[in-house]
Parts: sequence; C-alpha cells; structure tokens
Amino acid sequence: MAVYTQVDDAELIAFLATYDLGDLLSCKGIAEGVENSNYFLHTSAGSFILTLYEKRVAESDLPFFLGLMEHLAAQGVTCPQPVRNRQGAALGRLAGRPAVIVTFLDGYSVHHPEPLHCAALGEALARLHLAGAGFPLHRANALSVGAWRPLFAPAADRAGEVAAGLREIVEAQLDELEADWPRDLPGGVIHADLFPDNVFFLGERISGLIDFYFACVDAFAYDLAICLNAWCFDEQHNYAPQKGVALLDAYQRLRPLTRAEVDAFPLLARGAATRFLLTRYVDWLNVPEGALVRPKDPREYLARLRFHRTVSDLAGYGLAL
Ligand SMILES: Nc1ncnc2c1ncn2[C@@H]1O[C@H](COP(=O)(O)OP(=O)(O)O)[C@@H](O)[C@H]1O
Ligand SMILES: N[C@@H](CCOP(=O)(O)O)C(=O)O
Repeated sequence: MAVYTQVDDAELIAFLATYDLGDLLSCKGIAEGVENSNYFLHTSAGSFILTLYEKRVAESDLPFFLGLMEHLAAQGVTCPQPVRNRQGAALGRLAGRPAVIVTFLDGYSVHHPEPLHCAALGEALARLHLAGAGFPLHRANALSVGAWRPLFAPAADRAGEVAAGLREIVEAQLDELEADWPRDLPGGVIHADLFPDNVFFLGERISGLIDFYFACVDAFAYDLAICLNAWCFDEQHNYAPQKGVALLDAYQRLRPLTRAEVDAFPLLARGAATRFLLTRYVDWLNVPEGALVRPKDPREYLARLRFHRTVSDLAGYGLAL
C-alpha cells in the first residue's frame, strides 16, 4: 500500500471545506502504487482520489502534470481531472505536502495482459502521443539516461545483495547507453510510466489512463519501449512475442515508426529496462520506515535487460522486417 503521509481527520475536513465537494463520508489509503500517497475519497458529491505528492515529484512540475491531464482530456484522452477549490486552485497543501483531488475513473487494471490488451494499449499510446501536440508546457525527462549513473553510483556497493552480477551488467549497460543514446528522435509529450496498473479497462476496451507524474517531453519511441517492457513479458519474465507484436503493430497503425526509431528501438528497450531496474533497486534498498508500501522487485527488470541484450533489431521482438 502506498501511504507515506498519514492525513489527520480534522486537517482533511478543513482541507475539504475549501472545495465544493460536500461532506466527507470516507477516506481510505489505497493498496496500490509506489510513488505518492493516494486515498480513495468519498464525499457527499461523489468519489475522488486524493494524492499527496512525495519524494520524486517536484512541486514546480505539478502545473505541467495537472495542465497536461486537462489538455489530454480536451483532446479526447480519458484521464483524471484535477478538481479546483473555491479559489480556482487545483493544487493545495495537506499534511505538509502538496496535495490534489482528482476525479475518480471507473475501470480496473489488467494484471496479466494478453495480446488484445497490448493492442489496445498500442492504440491508446499512439493517441496519447498525437494528443500531446500543442500542449504548451515543457518538462524535461528527469529520469533519462543522464540521471541513471547518479542514481546507481551511491548504491552500487550493495548490488550483490539483490542479484549476482547486477553491478557488472548495470555498469556495462550505462557505458553503452551514455555513449549511444539517440538525441534527435521524433518526440513530444510522453507518459513515461504506462504500466498495466496505470491503464484502466472495462471489458476489452481501455476506459482511461492514470498517473501522469513521470510525464515529460521525450522520444515517443522511448515511451513505446517502456510499454514493451511493462506489458510484453510473461510471468517468468520471458519475452512474449505475440504481445510485443500486438503492441507495436497497433501503435504503428496510428503512428508508424520512422527508420531512425526502428533502428534505435533495441537500445531504447535496454534503456527503459535499465531505468526501471535502477529506480526499483534504489527503492528496494530504501523503504521509508513506517511507510505502507510494497516495493517492486528490481530483478524483474534485470531479466528484461538480459533479454534485450540479445536483440539487435525489431525482428528480435518478433516483427517482420
Ligand atoms: N483517478 C483515479 N481513479 C480511480 N482510481 C485511481 C485513480 N488514481 C489512482 N487510482 C488508484 O490508485 C492507485 C495508485 O495510483 P497511482 O497514481 O498509480 O499511484 P502512484 O503515483 O503512487 O504510483 C491506482 O493503482 C488506482 O487503483
Ligand atoms: N511503474 C514503476 C513504478 C512506479 O509506480 P506506479 O505505481 O506509479 O506505476 C515500476 O513498476 O517500477
């Protein structure tokens, strides 16, 4: 459960009194997520999500995230909408943290995605990339290649506690990624964390996307590589080509990859695996005392990284070249 910051009842009632959301009926910590503190908020006006932003979210980035959710919704992408208080502000403070109330989305996340879910995701991701055009704010990717070594270096000595060979593979990978990372691929607004828990389905259709708190401006194909890592491996962390092909084909029906993106894809996939391996590794070693959180296993991404190191082109992911 991700609740790092506990909210005191009296403080919550006072916070809620600044909104037109009626009376508090219940507020429960949410048993999912790892980044922020989230609560299901039920008031006499309906259901909402209360988020208190934690360590990885810079307060100065919140206008980008909140504005992006409004921009995307205006372009037809279903995502949570920030609720404004009586002063017209979406961003407030609660329990000493920046806090926002957003609308509740119906739907459920799929824990074991099948190819049909990957295809739906590919289409939704391409729509998201196209819908981001015209969003006026900019946020660089704070967790791109330049951030990975500084993340790993202070914790490198403990890598052996998590997996044999982890330190060696990460260090070799960082050398390659830093030398070869492409800088001029087509880009725009990307989600950057579109894992299955951030995509809601109703039946076979996507009902909405959540958790835009890593969104930034970066290469579109990198976002696709993140999704391939998160959606297209089986329970044993083996690559599942039917899922990968379903994702990549559905994406390309709306936004075909350029030659440069195709060529860079295996490297981007290694980069995406490295990025999640590293944040999981650091979080695994540093669970805050008293926090209700289930840290995610970094070894799942070590297995993915090992697979990507065997791939040199899209044929390695099952696509006909
Ligand atoms: N707008 C929303 N509507 C419905 N459920 C939500 C919404 N936002 C978050 N949730 C629930 O809260 C969980 C954690 O949210 P998430 O944004 O992924 O947290 P974190 O940023 O901590 O990873 C989600 O898995 C989902 O169950
Ligand atoms: N998706 C990341 C962790 C970020 O958590 P989320 O709940 O915001 O998706 C991972 O799996 O490592």
